[in-house]
Amino acid sequence: MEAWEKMASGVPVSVGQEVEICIDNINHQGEGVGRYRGFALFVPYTVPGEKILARVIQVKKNYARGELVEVLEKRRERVLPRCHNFGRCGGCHLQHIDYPSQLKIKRELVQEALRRIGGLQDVLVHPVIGMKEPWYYRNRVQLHVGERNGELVIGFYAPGTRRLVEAERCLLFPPELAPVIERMKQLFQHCGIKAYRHGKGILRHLVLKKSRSTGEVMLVVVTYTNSFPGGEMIAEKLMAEFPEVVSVLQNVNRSRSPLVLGPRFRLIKGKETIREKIGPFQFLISAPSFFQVNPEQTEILYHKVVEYIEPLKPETVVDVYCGTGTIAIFLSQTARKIIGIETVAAAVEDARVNAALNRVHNCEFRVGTAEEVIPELEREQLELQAVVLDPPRRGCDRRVLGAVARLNPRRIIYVSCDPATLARDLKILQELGYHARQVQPVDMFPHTYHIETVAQIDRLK
Ligand SMILES: C[S@@+](CC[C@H](N)C(=O)[O-])C[C@H]1O[C@@H](n2cnc3c(N)ncnc32)[C@H](O)[C@@H]1O
Repeated sequence: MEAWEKMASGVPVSVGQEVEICIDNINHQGEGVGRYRGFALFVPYTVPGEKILARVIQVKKNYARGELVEVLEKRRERVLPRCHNFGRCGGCHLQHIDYPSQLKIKRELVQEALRRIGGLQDVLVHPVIGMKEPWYYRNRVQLHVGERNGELVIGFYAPGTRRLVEAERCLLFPPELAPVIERMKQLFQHCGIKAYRHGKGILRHLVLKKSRSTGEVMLVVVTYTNSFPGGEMIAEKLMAEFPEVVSVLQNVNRSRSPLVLGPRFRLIKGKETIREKIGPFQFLISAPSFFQVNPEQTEILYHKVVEYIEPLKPETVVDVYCGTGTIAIFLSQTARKIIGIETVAAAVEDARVNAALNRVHNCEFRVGTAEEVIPELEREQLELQAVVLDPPRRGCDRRVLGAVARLNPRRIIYVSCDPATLARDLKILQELGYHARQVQPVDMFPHTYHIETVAQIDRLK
């Protein structure tokens, strides 16, 4: 915004200006929110209650963004971030705030979304269930490959850029993966394999998955090209040097979209899957299928789903967006029959294998979108007591919510990783005769602004 436009519109700040503000709260992207002459200013890496000096870096019509210059009055919740890359890599947003305070902030974010977006004032939001040791919790890490001064760089993108920050000492993923990543880099360089850029080179990303319970590791090398010269030799060496690496795949991604994985996978060496244990159940994880990233908290999350459904003593439950069948299998001792719905065919294959692996015989899985399959259930005039919804971040399509309401379950359990889309969908469900009774947030993503929730929603009549 030009200076004259700013004057005309009454915006009281301009780019480069330094202003003193107090931070009132944290927004859904983990930034501190303060006001300068009534005008909202978002400043990352700040703490509610702090007085700070901020430099304005962007001005929009209704708000501005700033960077922290100095903390003028520090709060006791401020701690020294543990990671030397905090603030540079963009993966963590809240490491500068002590963990109990992060949990309080996340609860407030859920309450605020329900009030502001959902118009819901009376929903009970429980305190967030946090982790005892909130580090090294991720079982999946996604890295980008680039080059600097002719050398390969493997890491995360700095916030809002394509500048790579090396990932070797990330405190969120298992430390045992760091030497594997380093060795992959050496082997790629040794084979003359370059990062893909402007039609040259081949390497784009790496995806690593590690099972918490068995220690097994899967490596996925994402390339632009179909060919991956030296791929077999590299996989062989990695598996010989790191016995925990049991699966190496190539994924081809030629698209320009920000999605890391393309549609085609090729097994280079080892197994197609790794094995994970959550609670009493075992699950096979394949490369294309979704699996929750924090296994320790996933167990708590799934037990919550069971706890909310158990009192109904249900005959039939539908698990919509079922992925590899994890929630359905967790419900196998609670309901007589569970029907899972999932759009990714490979995930449904995994779900069937997982059910067999756990000797679970009362789960049926259907491939298709929720939009297509739920109307099928309507036509079958299925009597069911509960529906579980666990959609991606974008939430549920309005048609899905309408069709779920027509199935007329007594209770809907909504598992969400985005309080904003949860709140929007709860509002729609309210219009359809369903009211949210309680929401349990579970911290699956410590030190980031992300938060997972399980909501219990009951039919009003
Ligand atoms: C957040 S994951 C949940 C998976 C599973 N419940 C779990 O806990 O691992 C969402 C899942 O929904 C699937 N999905 C996305 N859009 C869908 C749609 N329109 N219909 C059915 N499934 C969909 C994705 O493939 C993914 O497996």
